[in-house]
Parts: sequence; structure tokens; C-alpha cells
Amino acid sequence: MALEGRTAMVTGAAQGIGRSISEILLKNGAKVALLDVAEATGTTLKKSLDGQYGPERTLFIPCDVQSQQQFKAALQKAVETFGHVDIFCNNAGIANENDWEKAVSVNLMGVVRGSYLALEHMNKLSGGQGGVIINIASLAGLGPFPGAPVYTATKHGVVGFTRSMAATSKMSGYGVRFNMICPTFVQTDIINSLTCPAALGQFAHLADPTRKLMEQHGVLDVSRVSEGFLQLLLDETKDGEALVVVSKGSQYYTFPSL
Ligand SMILES: NC(=O)C1=CN([C@@H]2O[C@H](COP(=O)(O)OP(=O)(O)OC[C@H]3O[C@@H](n4cnc5c(N)ncnc54)[C@H](O)[C@@H]3O)[C@@H](O)[C@H]2O)C=CC1
Ligand SMILES: CC/C=C\C[C@H](O)C(=O)/C=C/C=C/C=C\C=C\[C@@H](O)C/C=C\CCC(=O)O
Repeated sequence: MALEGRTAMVTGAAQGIGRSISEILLKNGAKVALLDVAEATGTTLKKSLDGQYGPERTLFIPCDVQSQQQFKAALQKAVETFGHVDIFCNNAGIANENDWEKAVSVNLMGVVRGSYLALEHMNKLSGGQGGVIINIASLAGLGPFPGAPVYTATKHGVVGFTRSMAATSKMSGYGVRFNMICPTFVQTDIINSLTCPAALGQFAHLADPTRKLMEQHGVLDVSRVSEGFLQLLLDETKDGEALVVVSKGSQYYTFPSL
């Protein structure tokens, strides 16, 4: 199996894209630490995965990525349980233009926090074994998403941070690759935010145009994202790359040179 002996940590793993990524990692032989703030959903998922893969292959840890204390403790528990973590996926995210400060806290600060905690563990310069960090951005991290300016800002931040960390890691000799996935619309709970006035806040009047954008771009099954994740994970030549996953297929994004 391609990932035999590897151990991953996935945030927002209880449902949606994070669950699909966790399942493809398990299918390919990895052990997975599942982190999520939704304790009941995560616990139910763990029970289901125990039945499919046995209780030794996964660990569910309730964790809010906004909390340094919870996140650090979760990584420590995963390392104590599995021995090491060499694959880290910062996936947890929300879409809420009303509570935009929370969106920044989860989508951007949570990704920075998780990336730094993972780097601290993986860094070869401080006794780590190296590894790969894959952050879940969005097509909204590569261009304007009307009606969701803060969500767009957080995803642009994830893109810029991930690219800069890849360059920083390479120049420093950390032995850690940083990459990202930029999906279009995917059939999960988060897209309900697109038409939910509470989540759209002052831009609720743009629910219809946003719905039209969704119809124009199509809505993918979560498996398309997790398949892209596995492709990116297994290609050790990829560092600082954005894999775009859209209806017509997946391709690596070419960033404009300055
Ligand atoms: N569904 C879509 O159309 C797209 C989603 N994305 C991104 O994919 C990622 C996953 O989202 P989906 O699976 O689509 O949504 P989802 O809402 O189905 O799943 C998100 C998961 O993250 C968890 N979560 C939320 N806040 C958290 C926190 N503070 N700490 C820990 N866990 C937390 C939730 O409990 C949930 O299990 C997000 O970063 C999202 O921005 C990117 C492009 C498209
Ligand atoms: C409030 C948002 C809630 C959920 C959105 C979902 O999670 C998500 O991230 C969906 C993103 C879908 C974006 C689809 C199309 C965006 C198109 C353009 O605005 C920018 C995209 C790409 C530009 C890249 C380029 O052409 O150079």
C-alpha cells in the first residue's frame, strides 16, 4: 500500500472533504488522526471507521483549530499514539461573512497554527523526520468570489502562506513540503452558506448570483478532491504547488510571474 507506515493528521475530518481525505488515506494504508470541533459527528465517524479498518488505524480528537492549546495537545496525543505524524492536512474551514472575524480565525489563522505545529514536529533541523503539509484553499483563493470577500481573503491568505512556506522550508532545509488544493464548489454542508442570509450577512442580496456561479461551475463530489489530494501527496516533486480541482478535471495552477 502506498501509504503503509505513514501517519496523517486531518483537521475538519468529521465530514465533507476532510472525511473523504481521511478515508482515502486509510484506504491507502495510512493511520489517521481525525481532528474536528464537532465532537459527536467525529465520534460517530470514528466508530464507523473502526468497523472498516479496526480501532488501531484512527484516533478522533475533539479540537478547535482556533485554540493553540487544543491543537498542540491534539498533535502531542497523535504522536504519543502513532509515534509520528508525517502528513498534515489543514482542511477545517467555514464560510461566514457575518461573523467574518471567526472566518479569519478558522480559515487562515487555523491553517497557520496547524502548519507551524506540524512544522515544529516534522522539521529535520530540530530532530524531525520531514513530511508534507497540504492545505485546503479554494478557487476563491485564486480569484474574486463575489459576495464572500472575507472568505476570499482567507483563501488568498492560505495560498500565499502555503507558497511562502514552501519556499522558506526549501531554503532552510526543513525537509517539509507545502502544497495546496484549490477546489471549485463541492457537495458539502459549507455550500449551504452560499444561500444562507445569516452566512452571507450584508451580501445576502447576492445569494442568487452566487447560486448561478455554482450552476455555471458545477458542484463536485468530495471524492474528486480526495483523489486530487492523494495525487498531490504521492508526487514528491510537488512543492509550493496549487492543484486546482474543477468539473473538467484537475490541473496545477500556473501563478503569474511578477
Ligand atoms: N465545499 C466547497 O464548495 C469547498 C470547500 N472548500 C474548503 O474545504 C474545506 C472543508 O470544507 P467542507 O468539507 O466543504 O465543509 P464542511 O462544513 O462539510 O466541513 C468542514 C468541517 O470543518 C469542521 N470545523 C469547522 N470549524 C472548525 C474549527 N474551528 N476547528 C475544527 N474543525 C472545524 C466542521 O465541524 C466540519 O466537520 C474548508 O476549508 C472549505 O473552505 C474549498 C473549496 C470548495
Ligand atoms: C461563501 C463561500 C462559501 C462556500 C464556497 C466554497 O467553499 C468555495 O470555496 C467555492 C469556491 C468556488 C469558486 C468558483 C468560482 C470562482 C471563480 C472566480 O471568482 C475566481 C476563480 C478562479 C480564478 C483563477 C484564474 O482564472 O486565474
